[in-house]
Amino acid sequence: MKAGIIGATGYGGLELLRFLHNHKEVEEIGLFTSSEVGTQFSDKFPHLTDIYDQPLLKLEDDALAEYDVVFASTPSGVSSTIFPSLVERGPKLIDLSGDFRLKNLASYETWYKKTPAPQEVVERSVYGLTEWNERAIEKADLIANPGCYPTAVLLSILPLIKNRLIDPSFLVIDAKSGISGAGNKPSQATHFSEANESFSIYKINEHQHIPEIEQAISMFTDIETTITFNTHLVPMTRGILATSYAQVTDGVTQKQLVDCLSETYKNHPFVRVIQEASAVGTNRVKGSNYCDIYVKLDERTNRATIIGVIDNLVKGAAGQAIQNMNVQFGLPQQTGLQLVPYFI
Ligand SMILES: NC(=O)C1=CN([C@@H]2O[C@H](COP(=O)(O)OP(=O)(O)OC[C@H]3O[C@@H](n4cnc5c(N)ncnc54)[C@H](OP(=O)(O)O)[C@@H]3O)[C@@H](O)[C@H]2O)C=CC1
Ligand SMILES: CC(=O)N[C@@H](CCC(=O)OP(=O)(O)O)C(=O)O
Repeated sequence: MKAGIIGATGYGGLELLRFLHNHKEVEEIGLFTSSEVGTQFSDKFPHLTDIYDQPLLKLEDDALAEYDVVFASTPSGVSSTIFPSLVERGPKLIDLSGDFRLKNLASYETWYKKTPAPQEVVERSVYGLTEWNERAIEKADLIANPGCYPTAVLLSILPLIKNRLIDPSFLVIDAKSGISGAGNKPSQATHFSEANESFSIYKINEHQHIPEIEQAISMFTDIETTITFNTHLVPMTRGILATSYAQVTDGVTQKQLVDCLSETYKNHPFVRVIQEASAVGTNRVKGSNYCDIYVKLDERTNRATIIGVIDNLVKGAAGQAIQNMNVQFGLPQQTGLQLVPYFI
């Protein structure tokens, strides 16, 4: 299989390369750039010396059309201009940005402040939350890979909403991310001396993942709701820990909450239901495609604390994208993704 990566020089692109390199069905990887055509990849990234000495390729439809699968790991507003002309030309397309996730184009414009992709292309895209949309992903030629925060949040709360164990009308979600979530372009907020030894909140009540989470709750549970969702920057490189708080349906027990999660994911290799709070943490999933989830009922308030933990660059981006590629090509989901977490 031949795989092309648009945005190969970015953090998501580098992570795609790391996993595709170990994928037994992928024999060729094309690395595309918009800004550094001809630069030898290993000159830019010396850790890849003797491994990827090939030159970066120019972004052209005819060149991209030669691949079996093309990933776009580019800022929002880019794949919406590249994928529409490729969608009929053969390669399976997987977008890691938000350009094809929101079915309502006005909503995309409001939250991303960019021009949306053409309606007909957005309509044929399939939301790639693998554990919840496998049948549609199998047939999809264009995947909208979920956002990093939505992946951690949705995998942990969807089973409890769908089974009516929690009240979806008042969901409060508090999420924290490592700095690689912001990509490889430095900004004031990600400057070492300002991010290190600090913990800050950003995009208060304005995060672009709010409509994505609300849309997915509706898509997978048929329940319309609005959420309160906020995001924080943590001085670490990788990882997301998302904590959701919800009122539990009267009479529901801790055992029912845990059983619901365990039953939902019993055949899904990358979601682990964690039993001990002390085992919940970003270093337990770092570098791997796992999403760890944990739930604890507070019997005093009858509220549940529900936690989802991922590596933003893996299950939140490149890993889930390759998991979706595996489903599209009829391969076992774990192919190329069986790396254990770094832990330290
Ligand atoms: N970082 C994360 O944890 C996650 C990121 N995402 C999303 O995935 C996408 C990629 O993220 P990330 O890798 O962090 O971003 P980066 O900023 O690290 O990299 C993006 C890459 O896109 C390329 N690019 C920039 N502008 C253009 C353009 N106009 N045309 C073509 N290519 C362009 C650049 O490469 P070059 O200059 O070589 O073309 C750049 O290296 C984003 O949409 C992000 O929101 C999703 C989930 C998690
Ligand atoms: C830490 C950090 O800045 N994270 C980014 C995640 C961006 C992302 O993955 O969002 P889209 O794919 O929807 O563009 C953010 O919160 O915007």
